[in-house]
Amino acid sequence: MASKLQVALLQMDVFIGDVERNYEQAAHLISQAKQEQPTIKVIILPELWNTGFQLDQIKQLADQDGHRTKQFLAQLSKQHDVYIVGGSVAELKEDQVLNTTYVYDPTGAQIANYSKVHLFRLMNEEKHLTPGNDTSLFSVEETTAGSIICYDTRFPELSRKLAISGAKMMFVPAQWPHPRLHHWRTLLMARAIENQMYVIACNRSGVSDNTHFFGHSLVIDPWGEVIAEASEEETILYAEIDLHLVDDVRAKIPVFQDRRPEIYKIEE
Ligand SMILES: NC(=O)CCC(=O)C(=O)O
Repeated sequence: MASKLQVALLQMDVFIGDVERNYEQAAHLISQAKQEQPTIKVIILPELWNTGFQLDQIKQLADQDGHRTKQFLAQLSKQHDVYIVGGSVAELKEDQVLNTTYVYDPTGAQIANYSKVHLFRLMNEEKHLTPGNDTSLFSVEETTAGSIICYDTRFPELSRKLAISGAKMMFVPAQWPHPRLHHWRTLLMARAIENQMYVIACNRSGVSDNTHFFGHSLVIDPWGEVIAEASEEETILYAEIDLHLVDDVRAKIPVFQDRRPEIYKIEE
């Protein structure tokens, strides 16, 4: 099992409602990443990269059963011999729209899907989208990984569940805007420190409807150190993660052995 993994975070600008342009740009950035860093093993995209937050037209714009996105990710992951954590897309399922991540492996096979569990009222998600009800784990080069989406980061129980279920790295596609850069950095660092795992968080850049998305995609190690951080612009952020560090940190401070869930289990 390789302990080192090269990752690329595609911090793309998302053109609200312009689905064609967004697929083109995603394909372009995936090829660019592989060209610039041929050893890349994992690529991650941001949240709702197909449509942006064009929620008033989301039913017309969403990808029916994810067909187009699944074909797109299957083809590109195989062509470039990479895992792709496909950010998230608006997925039309029967009459409902979900905010869904698909994960593909280098053979072009789908290995996970996850729909955002916590909908973000400040951006009216709950009026237009349906929440998911499950968590999701998958394997990257024999290491267990999990993924959540953006606002889910504010709910530490979700990341904790992934860590307890074996995740050593967690992917976080996002569309997180100003003025909450401090929340973004602090919450992601906390999730990495408390769960002693890598956090690989890909935000979008650009402006939609007067909302300024600040980028600052992050790769944080299990000790809570930021090992890579992007600027505000559209860019590709590269990092190398060393999975041995997860075991080292967990051995040094054995948080998972020391937990006392019977004391703080919350009955609601
Ligand atoms: N797209 C989102 O879930 C945004 C979450 C966010 O901005 C926050 O402050 O939380």
